[in-house]
Amino acid sequence: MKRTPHLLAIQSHVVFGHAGNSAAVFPMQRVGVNVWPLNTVQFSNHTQYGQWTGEVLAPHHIPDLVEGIAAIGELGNCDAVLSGYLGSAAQGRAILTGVARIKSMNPKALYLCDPVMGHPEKGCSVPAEVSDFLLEEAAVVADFMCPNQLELDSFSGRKPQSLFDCLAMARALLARGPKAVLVKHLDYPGKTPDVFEMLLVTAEGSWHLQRPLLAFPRQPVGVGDLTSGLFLARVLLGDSLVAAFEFAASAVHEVLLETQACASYELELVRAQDRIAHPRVRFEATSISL
Ligand SMILES: Nc1ncnc2c1ncn2[C@@H]1O[C@H](COP(=O)(O)OP(=O)(O)O)[C@@H](O)[C@H]1O
Ligand SMILES: Cc1ncc(COP(=O)(O)O)c(C=O)c1O
Ligand SMILES: [Mg+2]
Repeated sequence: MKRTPHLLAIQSHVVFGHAGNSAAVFPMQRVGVNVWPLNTVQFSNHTQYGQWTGEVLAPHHIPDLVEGIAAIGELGNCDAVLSGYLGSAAQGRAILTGVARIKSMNPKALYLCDPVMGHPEKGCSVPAEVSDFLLEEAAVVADFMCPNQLELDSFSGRKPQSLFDCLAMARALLARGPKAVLVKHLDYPGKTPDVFEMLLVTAEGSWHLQRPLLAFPRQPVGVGDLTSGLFLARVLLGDSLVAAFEFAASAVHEVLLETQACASYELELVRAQDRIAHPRVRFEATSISL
């Protein structure tokens, strides 16, 4: 029997609704991965509501919890680490300490860094020390980076002029060390308005994917966290990087369709669970080059 992969997911938890681990853990479990959620914050709800209660985890708890798993002899079973929203650069460094410890026990373990920087127009952004940390320190260690367009712009220090420029920016990030860069959301001058576009860039090549852009009265939150979580889950389950990219895009689209049909602001993950596991429509990535 094939072993079920184990994944340590280090990101935020919300009591109500879906963002961070609260968006990614159940879908990753639903597709067949054992998830170890380590919650960097516990908030009542995601921050786009403009108000919340709760607490941020002190950075030293992260290596401490990792050591607790080592102490019961389970750390070597960790196949991958996923990190998302960081409250501070110190929290990011604590995650890298945990990643190094896991890689020392299991050199094949993978690290996916979702460099969450928020959307300034959604009222969410991170301190400059966090974006510097993500580019200077996390990108060097991460096996996979999954920025959206704003995060890619921040890494590049500029906005793209075209699709090929987005590709060049993603390749520049790849050159910092990751095996793959998945751009979860593209935006560039001349982009077709009703299409949602993504990119995957690896040492082997680059792939572009399109899916319909759905209309929402308020942009749903947690879509990025869901995308990176499902991508990593499918890689662990044995998909090629391109197949995992296509799967993540297709499953996320199913969730958005269900969410739209329910006129819900929060992602309808429970209702969409069978569609997550078996997306009805498969979007195919096409190879592109500069
Ligand atoms: N197919 C779609 N139709 C409409 N909006 C979408 C679609 N896919 C993603 N979005 C929204 O587009 C924005 C950008 O997505 P992305 O950058 O992947 O994620 P996030 O901002 O959640 O990290 C998000 O606000 C997300 O809710
Ligand atoms: C607590 C928390 N975690 C994570 C996120 C990131 O969500 P997204 O996947 O939309 O970038 C947000 C966004 O508001 C948030 O409030
Ligand atoms: Mg995001």
